[in-house]
Amino acid sequence: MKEVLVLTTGGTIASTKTENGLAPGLAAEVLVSYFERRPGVNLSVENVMSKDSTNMQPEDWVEIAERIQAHHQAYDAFIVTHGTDTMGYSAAALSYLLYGFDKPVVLTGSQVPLGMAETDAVRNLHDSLTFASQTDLQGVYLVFNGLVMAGTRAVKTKSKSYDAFESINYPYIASVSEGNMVPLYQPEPETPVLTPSINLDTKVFVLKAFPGLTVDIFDYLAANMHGVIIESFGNGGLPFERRNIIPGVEKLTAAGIPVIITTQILEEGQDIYLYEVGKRVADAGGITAGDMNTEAIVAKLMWVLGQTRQLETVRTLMQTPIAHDLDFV
Ligand SMILES: NC(=O)C[C@H](N)C(=O)O
Repeated sequence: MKEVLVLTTGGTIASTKTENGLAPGLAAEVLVSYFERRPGVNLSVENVMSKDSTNMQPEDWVEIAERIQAHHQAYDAFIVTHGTDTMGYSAAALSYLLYGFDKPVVLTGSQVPLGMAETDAVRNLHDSLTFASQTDLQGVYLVFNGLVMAGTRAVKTKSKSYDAFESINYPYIASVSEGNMVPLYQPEPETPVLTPSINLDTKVFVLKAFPGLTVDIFDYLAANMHGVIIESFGNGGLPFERRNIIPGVEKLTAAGIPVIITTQILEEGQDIYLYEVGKRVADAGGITAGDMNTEAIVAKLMWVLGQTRQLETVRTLMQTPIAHDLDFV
């Protein structure tokens, strides 16, 4: 018998209409009643929290991870029902917080609440159960609209459609439909580089570059943050003419604050040395994040900084593939 634990956290999947708009309110026992019973699978349910995922913050990721760890022995697989708006962040965060976890953890949610006509929730529940109970894989995955994605690679790319999530810069792990799973990609094995840790340092900031950005914001960042992520242009470039941003990167680096450089472009990652506008960023100390997505970088940087603030170690860890988050830097 496969023992599967469903942990509910809120989201549209558990939402009902209120006078203030949709809000999570469905009891965990009601939510779990929508799963179809499968021979050889025993479902249990626990409510962890009842939040629109917009209200989810790093402390919530830790709470979910601790709940899963507390039940590690008793269950073969875990399904976490979750709001979609920040599910990509939570999936990445759980991938790090549960580093080395030897059972599958599957996040899912929906675009339309359970119980409403046209809901995608029932399908996503069934598919997540199919994957959770049939896969031999370990670690964190996101199941949505018939596709299984690595937890560190799933990004919400649509606000309304059923196919709301895409696996960015990484193959889909499997497709799932009507109780059947078709494996599509076997993730390459990773050698563990760290001992598992559940500490997060939340003093992290994401700065999106735009034409007209001025460098003075870096004074605030240097005084208040332990790590900064810059969503640069294209292949990793930042302006060095007129409103020159390079001294900002130098200032943070000199203060021992890691500056992680990612790109605003969703697909194909970056190549920071390709252009002068990127090479100057790297020379100033910018740490390239290759083809990682921002959701994963935010969670990974908090997790890495929770273990060390030593700049060179942070650089090495950020550029080390963990939970399939990175193919190149
Ligand atoms: N589809 C959803 O779940 C959206 C909702 N606002 C949430 O993230 O909780």
